Amino acid sequence: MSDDNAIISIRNLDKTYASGFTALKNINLDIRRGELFALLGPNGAGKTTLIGSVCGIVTPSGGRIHANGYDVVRDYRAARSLIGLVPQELATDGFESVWATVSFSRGLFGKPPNPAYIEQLLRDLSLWDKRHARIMELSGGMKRRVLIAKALSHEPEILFLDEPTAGVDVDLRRGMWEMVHGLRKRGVTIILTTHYIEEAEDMADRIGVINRGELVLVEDKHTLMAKLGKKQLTVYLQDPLNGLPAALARDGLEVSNDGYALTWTYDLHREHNDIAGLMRDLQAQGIHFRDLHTQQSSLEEIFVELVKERS
Ligand SMILES: Nc1ncnc2c1ncn2[C@@H]1O[C@H](COP(=O)(O)OP(=O)(O)OP(=O)(O)O)[C@@H](O)[C@H]1O
Repeated sequence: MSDDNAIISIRNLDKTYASGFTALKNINLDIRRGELFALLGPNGAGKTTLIGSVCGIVTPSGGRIHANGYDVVRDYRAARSLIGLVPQELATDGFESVWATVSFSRGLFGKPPNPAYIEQLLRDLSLWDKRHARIMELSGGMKRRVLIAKALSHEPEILFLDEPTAGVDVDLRRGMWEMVHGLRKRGVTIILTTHYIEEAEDMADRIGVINRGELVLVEDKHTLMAKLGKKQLTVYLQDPLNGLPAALARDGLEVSNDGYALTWTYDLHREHNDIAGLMRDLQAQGIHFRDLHTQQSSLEEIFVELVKERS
């Protein structure tokens, strides 16, 4: 199925490494122009291999990838110039200054120098004061920001962020997400992998889940949470129950061990979550409650269930 609005289209992508290990199996995916797509998966699932394939770092064993119509293998330069990649690891010359490294990156993509743009980029990333510092003199968080500056140096339309906030402190994380929001507003398409699933829950338009080299799910975030999410209602009782009265019995309703709470777990997309009905039945049974609490499953819980089911 192809999406007319796709900026990246991946068809039947396979990757088997020289070791014989198959890291990607028949991946089909369209990334929509301007969206923020979060790619989730456990360690070793194939996220970095997938990103590397789109960016021309990993050579696919089979299948096709297009970025804005350019085949990423045959039209490598044209495709790559559209893409910024923030990798997990810093592999840059530690002796170079921040300014030189970032300006050089821009040149690598054949873009004419634009000192005003580089200055703004370094200012946005709070690196301006460090522009003359050598990379090796920077803190880990600053080095990360240099990676982002390099990835954005040639004004790409597509940005891949591979675990951008792993091992990064809270302030820097917040700063990074502000920057990501700013890029999105300017129409940059963003593909992100993260182990902090709450970040994907906050920011992503769509979620893809990859497990053991297979793309097991691609879904609009809200649809996913409504489809697979569960809601739990807890009713705290004034007096304990000795087991669940037959008149209250319904799917997913349980009494706590101490008898002081009833918990009702139901799927968000089902119709049977008739809370008013439960309240009426409680009243009819003369059961009084002192408090109510509802909780909805997070994307993290949904993700853990998904990956558990399939492994
Ligand atoms: N060059 C390589 N040769 C052989 N196997 C590799 C190579 N690179 C990666 N792999 C294997 O491919 C699988 C997918 O790795 P990949 O780095 O894509 O996973 P990931 O989802 O990004 O993991 P993480 O979340 O840990 O970064 C892993 O089992 C890994 O060991």
